[in-house]
Amino acid sequence: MLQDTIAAISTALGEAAISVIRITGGGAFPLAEKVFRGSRSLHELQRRQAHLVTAVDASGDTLDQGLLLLFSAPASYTGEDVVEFHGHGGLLVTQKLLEAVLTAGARPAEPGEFTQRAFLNGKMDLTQAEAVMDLIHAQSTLALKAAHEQLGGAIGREATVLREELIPVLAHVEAYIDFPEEDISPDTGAALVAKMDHVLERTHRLLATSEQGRILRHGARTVICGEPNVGKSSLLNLLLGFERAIVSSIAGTTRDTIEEIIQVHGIPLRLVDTAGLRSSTDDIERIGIERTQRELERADLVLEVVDGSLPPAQAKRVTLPPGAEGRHLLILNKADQGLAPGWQEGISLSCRETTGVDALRDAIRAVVMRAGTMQADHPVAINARHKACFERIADRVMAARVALIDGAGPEYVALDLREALQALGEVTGGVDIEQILDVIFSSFCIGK
Ligand SMILES: Nc1nc2c(c(=O)[nH]1)N(C=O)[C@@H](CNc1ccc(C(=O)N[C@@H](CCC(=O)O)C(=O)O)cc1)CN2
Ligand SMILES: Nc1nc2c(ncn2[C@@H]2O[C@H](COP(=O)(O)OP(=O)(O)OP(=O)(O)O)[C@@H](O)[C@H]2O)c(=O)[nH]1
Ligand SMILES: [Mg+2]
Repeated sequence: MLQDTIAAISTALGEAAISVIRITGGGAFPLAEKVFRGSRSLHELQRRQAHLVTAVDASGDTLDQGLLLLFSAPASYTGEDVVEFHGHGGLLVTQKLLEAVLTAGARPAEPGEFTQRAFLNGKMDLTQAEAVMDLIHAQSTLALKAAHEQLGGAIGREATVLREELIPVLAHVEAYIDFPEEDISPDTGAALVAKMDHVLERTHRLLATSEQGRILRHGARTVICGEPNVGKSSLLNLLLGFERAIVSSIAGTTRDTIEEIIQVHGIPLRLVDTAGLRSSTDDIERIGIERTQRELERADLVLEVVDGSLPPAQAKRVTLPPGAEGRHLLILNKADQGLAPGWQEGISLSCRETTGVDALRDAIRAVVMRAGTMQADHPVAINARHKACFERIADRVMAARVALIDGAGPEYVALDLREALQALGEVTGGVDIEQILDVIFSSFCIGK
C-alpha cells in the first residue's frame, strides 16, 4: 500500500528541553535529505542510531541542531520509513522545523495517523492501537497496567483464542452444507455445542471486565454529598492535595458541581463535589441541589459527609437512590472537635487536621472492589467498542447453539457462526474470511 508522507510534532507544544518531529512514509528519507545536514549524507547513516545534524529551511538557513534517527521499513513504529528529529524544545523553533519539513513535501498528519498506519501495516491490531491512547490517557496505576496489558496484545490474544475455537466449529458445520445427504450426528452435535459453550464462557468472562474498563478509563464517579457546611469541599481539597474548591463557613458556598480526577490505591476516581443538600428558595442553589440528586443516581460511589461533632439526631441525612446502599460511605467529619456520641457507623475524619484519610482510602478501595466491578488480578479491561462486539459474539454463538440443538439445518448454524466471527474480526480489525476457507480445504478432513 503506497501511502503519502506525513509529518507532525510528536511532543507537547510549549517550552521544553526537547521536541520531536516525526515523519513517516515512502518519501520520508528523500525529504529528510533536503532538511537535515550532517557530516555524512543521509543514506550512509546507520539506521536506528542517533546522529547529530543541522536542520535548515528551504533557503539553507539554520533552524536547529539536533539528533536524527532513521528507521527503514518495515522495522519502525509505523512499518514505513520513519525519520525522527529530536530538536530543542521551543514553540517557535519546533514550528519552523515542522514548516520546513512540510515545505520539503510532507503533509501534516491527522490525529492518530501514525498509529493508524502502524495498524494498517500490521504492526499492531486495533485493540493495541486503542491501548496506545489508553496508555497516554491513563490517570491511575491500574489504568496504566490495563493499558500495558492491552498494548501487549492481551485482548487480541483472547480474540485469537475465540477465533481458533470458532473456526473449526464453523468448518465442521460448513462441511455438512456441502454434503446435504449427511446429518450432523448427535455425538458430533454435542461436541460442537460443548465448544460453543466454551466460547460463550470465555466471552462472558471478557464482558465482565467492561465495568472495570469503564472505571479505569473514565474513573469511578464518586459523589461527595451532604448538608451545607459539613466540609464536602474541604474533603475534595484534602483528597486532591490542593485547594481546588472554595471553602467557607458560609452554608451554600458550593453551588455548581466540581469534578476532579484522583487515584486511590491505583483506582481512578472522578470526584464530584456538590452543592449542600437542603431545601432552598434561592433559584441558583436549587438548580445545584437538583444536579446533586442527578449525580447521586449515576454515582459508582457516594461519600456522604456529616458533621460528626454534632449528634446524629441533628444531622439531616441524604436520601440515597435505590440500590446505592452498597456503594455508600458515611464520613464523620470535624473529628477534631470531638465525635458526638450516638454515631453507630462511619469513618471519622478531620479535614482540618487531615486525620482519618488512610482509613477513608482503604474503605473506598473496599467498596469499589466489593461492587464486583474491579478485579485487581485481572488487568484486562475491555472498552465500550469491544463490549458491543463481544455482546454480538455471545448473541450469535447463542443463536447458533439454539439452531444446532433445534436441528435448524447447518446453513442456519453457519450463518450465525459467521456473524460471530465477523464481530470477532471487528474487535481486532482483522476481518478475514479467507482463513475460514483455508481451514475447510486444508486441515479439515471430510473423507471419513
Ligand atoms: N523516539 C520515539 N520514542 C517512542 C516512540 C517513537 O515513535 N519514537 N513510540 C511511538 O509510539 C513509542 C515506542 N514504540 C515503538 C514501537 C516500535 C518501534 C519499532 O521500531 N519497531 C520495529 C523494530 C522492533 C525491534 O527492534 O524490536 C518493528 O516493529 O519492526 C519503535 C517505537 C514510545 N517512544
Ligand atoms: N473544625 C473543623 N472544621 C472544618 C473541617 N472541615 C471543614 N471545616 C470547616 O467547615 C466549613 C465548611 O467547609 P466546606 O468545605 O466549605 O463545607 P461544604 O460542605 O463544602 O459546604 P457547602 O459548599 O456550603 O455545602 C469551613 O469553615 C471549614 O473550614 C474539619 O475537619 N474540622
Ligand atoms: Mg462546598
